[in-house]
Amino acid sequence: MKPIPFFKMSGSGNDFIIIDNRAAVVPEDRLERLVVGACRRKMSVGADGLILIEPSDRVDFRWRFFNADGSLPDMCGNGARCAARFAFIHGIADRQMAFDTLAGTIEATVGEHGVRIRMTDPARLKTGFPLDLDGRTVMVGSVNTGVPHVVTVVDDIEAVDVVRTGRLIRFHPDFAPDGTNANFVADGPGGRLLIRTYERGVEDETLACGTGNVAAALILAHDRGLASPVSLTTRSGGQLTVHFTMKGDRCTDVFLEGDARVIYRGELWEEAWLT
Ligand SMILES: N[C@H](CCC[C@H](N)C(=O)O)C(=O)O
Repeated sequence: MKPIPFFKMSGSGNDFIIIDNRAAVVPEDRLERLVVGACRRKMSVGADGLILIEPSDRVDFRWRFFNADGSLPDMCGNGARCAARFAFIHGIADRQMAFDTLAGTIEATVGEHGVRIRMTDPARLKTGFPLDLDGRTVMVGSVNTGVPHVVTVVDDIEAVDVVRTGRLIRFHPDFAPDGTNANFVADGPGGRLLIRTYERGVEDETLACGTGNVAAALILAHDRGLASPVSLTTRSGGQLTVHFTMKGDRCTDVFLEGDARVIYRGELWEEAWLT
């Protein structure tokens, strides 16, 4: 099988393998093996997710987004910024574009120093309810920003055991069967929020989670009456900005702004994912 060209890209430290699959270069019958194999750290390229760019007769392109474990979530905010810049670099779309995801159509604007995407309208925003975590009651909020998120506010972001507590939330029976992502937020300098995220489908802490940053911004804006935009600093030190209109529990015109960096361009050889 011919090696498959790809870009390795990063949105605030959330990293992705992106493949132009408009000519169907990826073997459909071994797709999950390719995703899981290529996303393995150390043994292969390593990534939090893999994105296939595919043709569309409606919008500039459609995508398939895979978590590192091969699961197929509806949306990925950091991945969407990277996919948009990938499409612009490859002449698949102009700076202003639209592409289809399982969560709906995403509009994107590729700037000189970052990408701005219009998120799908958030759903089921709920704040200030208790969650029993191993006998400990924690107050949380939840919202679907393309994928499900739970957000809890902590005093010290460094002190959080993101994997242990994140897993308790991720697999909590209240969010079965699909589970949820778990975000921990604290106040940072200059009115910024500090955020750490345990990501479903990566099953670990990631250095940033775009939809999680949006979830945290909306839940804290709702609880604290914060005005748009809300700025957040991710675990990598990356900066994300969330713009929104909020009326009661209804949020519209939600935009996520941040970086979309090309790390390198490569070729994926079969031995890098078949083993
Ligand atoms: N792992 C998430 C999808 C990717 C979300 C994240 N990488 C983002 O930037 O939004 C899930 O299965 O719900």
